[in-house]
Amino acid sequence: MWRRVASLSPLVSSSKSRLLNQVQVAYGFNAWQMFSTQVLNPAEGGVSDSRRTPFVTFVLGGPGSGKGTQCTRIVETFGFTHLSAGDLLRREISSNSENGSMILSTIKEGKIVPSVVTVQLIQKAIETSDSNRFLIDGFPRTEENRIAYERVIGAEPDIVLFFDCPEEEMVKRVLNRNQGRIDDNIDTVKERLKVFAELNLPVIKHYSKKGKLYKIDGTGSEDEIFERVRPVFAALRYPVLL
Ligand SMILES: Nc1ncnc2c1ncn2[C@@H]1O[C@H](COP(=O)(O)OP(=O)(O)O)[C@@H](O)[C@H]1O
Ligand SMILES: Nc1ccn([C@H]2C[C@H](O)[C@@H](COP(=O)(O)OP(=O)(O)O)O2)c(=O)n1
Ligand SMILES: [Mg+2]
Repeated sequence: MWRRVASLSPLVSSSKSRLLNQVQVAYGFNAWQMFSTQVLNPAEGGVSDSRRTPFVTFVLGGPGSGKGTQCTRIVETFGFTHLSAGDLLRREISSNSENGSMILSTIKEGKIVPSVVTVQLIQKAIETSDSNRFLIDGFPRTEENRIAYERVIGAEPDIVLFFDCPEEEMVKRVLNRNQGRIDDNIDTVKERLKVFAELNLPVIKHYSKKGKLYKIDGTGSEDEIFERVRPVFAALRYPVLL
């Protein structure tokens, strides 16, 4: 199903995209699927599915487990496009969008922004990118996030990385992060850790059951951790860039 979505995205105008989203809301099914099967038959001159199918990796782990740091390394070595859910949400706050103040207060409290907002930002980022391999960092953080993504995008991730790190180490890293983030303080971190254990671990368990999870020991130096990550991507086959 993802193949069709991926093939379609670069070919539709944003007005068509909006129309499809409206159809989806109105009829409760994935309109991308309906449209793409109509227009993207390679035999009729559409773009070959296999060449445009994006490879999607979800990157999960508690706050401070090293997701962003390792994503940067994966981008450098394997040419992925990094989409950080947290960065997309912070950009919404900075751009004074209509959801900005709600996102700000949610992040400040260490809670999770409603899925409809986050999934839409991720969808837009994927659709406006030419890339065919994505790291989606810090998403999905809840089962609700996961289900909303799968419904809207119409596909599951190819693989999921989970950086496993002791709480004590995560707290230390977050409090030393020094990026001026409003949520990098001890009270918010405690709440984020609670939310991680209650809401994100079930997502990790879900992908483990599906055989998609790569659990990486998130302790040690950045280099040591990357040497645990490298073989995951080195062994994979993903689509050739067009
Ligand atoms: N292996 C590591 N050892 C020590 N500090 C690290 C390590 N990996 C990342 N950091 C630092 O810890 C902080 C949190 O890392 P980050 O990649 O932002 O984690 P996350 O995205 O999971 O919250 C950053 O300041 C980063 O530079
Ligand atoms: N899927 C997501 C991702 C992030 N958020 C919010 C709540 C998170 O505590 C903040 C910060 O996320 P971010 O991934 O940047 O945080 P860490 O890198 O794990 O420290 O954003 C969300 O509500 N939903
Ligand atoms: Mg991060």
